Amino acid sequence: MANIQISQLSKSFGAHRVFDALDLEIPDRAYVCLLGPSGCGKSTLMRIISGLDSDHTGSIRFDGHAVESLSSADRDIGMAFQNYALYPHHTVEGNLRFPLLAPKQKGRWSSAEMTKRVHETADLLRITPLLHRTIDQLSGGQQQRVSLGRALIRHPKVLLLDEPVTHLDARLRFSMRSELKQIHKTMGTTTIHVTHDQQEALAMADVLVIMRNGRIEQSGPGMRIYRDPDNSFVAGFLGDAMRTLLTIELAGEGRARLDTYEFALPDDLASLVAQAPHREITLALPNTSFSIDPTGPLTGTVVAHEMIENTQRIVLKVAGQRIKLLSNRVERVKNGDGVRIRVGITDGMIFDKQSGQRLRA
Ligand SMILES: Nc1ncnc2c1ncn2[C@@H]1O[C@H](COP(=O)(O)OP(=O)(O)OP(=O)(O)O)[C@@H](O)[C@H]1O
Repeated sequence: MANIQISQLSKSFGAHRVFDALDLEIPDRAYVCLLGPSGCGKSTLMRIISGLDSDHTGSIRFDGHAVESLSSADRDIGMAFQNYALYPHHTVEGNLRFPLLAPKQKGRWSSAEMTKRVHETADLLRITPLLHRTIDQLSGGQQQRVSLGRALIRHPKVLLLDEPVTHLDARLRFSMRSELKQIHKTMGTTTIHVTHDQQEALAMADVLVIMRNGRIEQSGPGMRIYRDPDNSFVAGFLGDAMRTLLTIELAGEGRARLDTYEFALPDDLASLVAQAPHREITLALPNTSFSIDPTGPLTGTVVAHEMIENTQRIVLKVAGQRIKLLSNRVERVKNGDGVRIRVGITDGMIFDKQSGQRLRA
């Protein structure tokens, strides 16, 4: 197992700079999720760690040893990327055995040891009954497990998983996630898992790394980041389903304005706005802060609505901004309806609008 240290990493594709002096440390045995919007550099970072990309500057160390001069095969890593890359006409057993037969591995395992590894790995992933089937006779979920088995069979120091469960249906995705966590618990391999799914990252990561435009916006335990985001991007991206971010204007003396509605900020926020560098701030509120009320001070238009179990989710447009209301009470609304909205400002967080930085006590 290994800790991974990335220092001063820079990488460009032509004139497009993806990373500029990026630093990241991944602790030994951690399960790390890289989370960020499309194009932020997640897959490029995985390719660099794996050794598939060598056209960059900076240093990559596994347990303090520089690996830049090592090829992928010599880095002691297992990789499972989203297109599986299995041999479709070979059996599951043949695909699992393949990494043990690589030229660099010659003489490392006897035939009996290889067979033992294949069976241990198949047991771990619960694919033993499939060993003699060819890949093209398997479901997507089974193929994904074989792909994972192939990544694990050499007991690598580091496991790199790029969107490993993205293409599975919801039920399989859920069970594969817990299998992955169980395997990680059993083997303790330092694992880096790329995803753009917030719920998946929160459910799986010991360490969550949130990226945007080739930079790390925040890293640490997922729930801690969720509750205590450093900036408005992280607050919005990680809390998309649960939080609304609104631009409001400060009106002096602890008061603020949203459209025509002027209101007093609660004491905890009022004391913070004194240090706000600009008049515009971003206020983040739980989606449960909003309710439809004929006497409410704000006017909005229903843009979308749905029921999720016993909860109603209504998206409203208010003065060009979106409010995502969550309610246990079922409101009879349809798209395009004009409604009045009440806001309860509790558990709010505020951010400077321009820099996005959190204003803290
Ligand atoms: N081979 C390439 N040539 C040119 N630009 C590339 C190449 N590969 C990636 N890029 C660019 O580098 C940036 C980072 O891409 P990358 O694939 O790492 O993002 P990502 O976060 O993995 O995105 P996604 O979630 O969509 O897979 C993007 O702007 C992308 O367009």
